[in-house]
Amino acid sequence: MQQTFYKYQGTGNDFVMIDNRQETFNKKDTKHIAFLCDRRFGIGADGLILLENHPTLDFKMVYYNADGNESTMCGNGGRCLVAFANQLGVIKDKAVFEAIDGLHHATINNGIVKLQMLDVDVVEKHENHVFLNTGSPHHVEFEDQIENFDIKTKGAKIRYGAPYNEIGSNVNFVKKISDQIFAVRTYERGVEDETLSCGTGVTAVALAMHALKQTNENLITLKVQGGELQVSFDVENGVYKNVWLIGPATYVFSGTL
Ligand SMILES: N[C@@H](CCC[C@H](N)C(=O)O)C(=O)O
Repeated sequence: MQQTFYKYQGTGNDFVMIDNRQETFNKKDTKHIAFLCDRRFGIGADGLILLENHPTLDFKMVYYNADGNESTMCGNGGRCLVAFANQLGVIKDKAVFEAIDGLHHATINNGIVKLQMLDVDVVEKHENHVFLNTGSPHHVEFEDQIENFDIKTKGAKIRYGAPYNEIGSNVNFVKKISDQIFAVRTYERGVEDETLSCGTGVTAVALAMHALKQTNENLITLKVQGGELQVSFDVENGVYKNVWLIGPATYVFSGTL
C-alpha cells in the first residue's frame, strides 16, 4: 500500500514524518524504519516520527532513532511534529500532545516552534562532565577545540563506555562564547554519529551551564552545526521548570513510496 512520507528539519536535525492517525504503519518493522532513515538506500533522516490520534489531546508522538528502534524524547522532532500537525490542519498555532516522556505544550508562529520540555530536578555534577535527562539522557562536557576534534570517535567512546554501556547516552560537547551564548556539538545515541543539532541535548547543555554557574542567564542561545536554538527556563529550589526549547522547524518535501 502506498504511503505518503514527509520530511522536516529543525536546525539540521532531520526527520521522516508520517501521519499515522489511521494506524496503518507497521511499528514493529525495525528494519523498514532503519531503511527509511538510511541516507543512501532510503529517504534519509536522523529519526522517524509518527503523528497519532490521542483520546483527549491534540495528538500523540512516537519517535524512532535512525537505527529503527523506538527511543526517548526528541526535542527537535517534537518541534517539527508541531509544524507537521499545523500543515495537516490538526492544530492552528498551539498544541498539547503526549510523547514518551509525558505531556508537552507548544506554540508555532511564522515557522518558529516553542516546545515546553519536562521539568528537570536532577543534575549530576561529576569531575569532568554533567549528566541529566531532559526527556533523553545527556552527557555534557567542555571541549575547547569544538570546531576541530574527532567527535565521532570521542562521542562513541563515551556513549558506549561506562557507566552508559549498551543502553548509552547522548554526548554533548560545549564551549562558552559568552554568558548568553554557548557552542554545542552532539553525538547522538541511535544515530551513532554527530547530528547537526539535538533539541534535548541543547536543553541539557543550557541547564548544565546554569547548574555549573557558567551563566546566570535564563534565556540562552545555543550555536549548533545546523543553526541556532534558544532555551529558556526558571529555577525554583534547584528544580528547572518552565523549560522551553525555541527554534525553527521547516518542511522539506513529501512523497510516496
Ligand atoms: N535528536 C533528538 C534526540 C533523539 C533521541 C536521542 N537520539 C536518544 O536516543 O536519546 C532531540 O532533538 O532531542
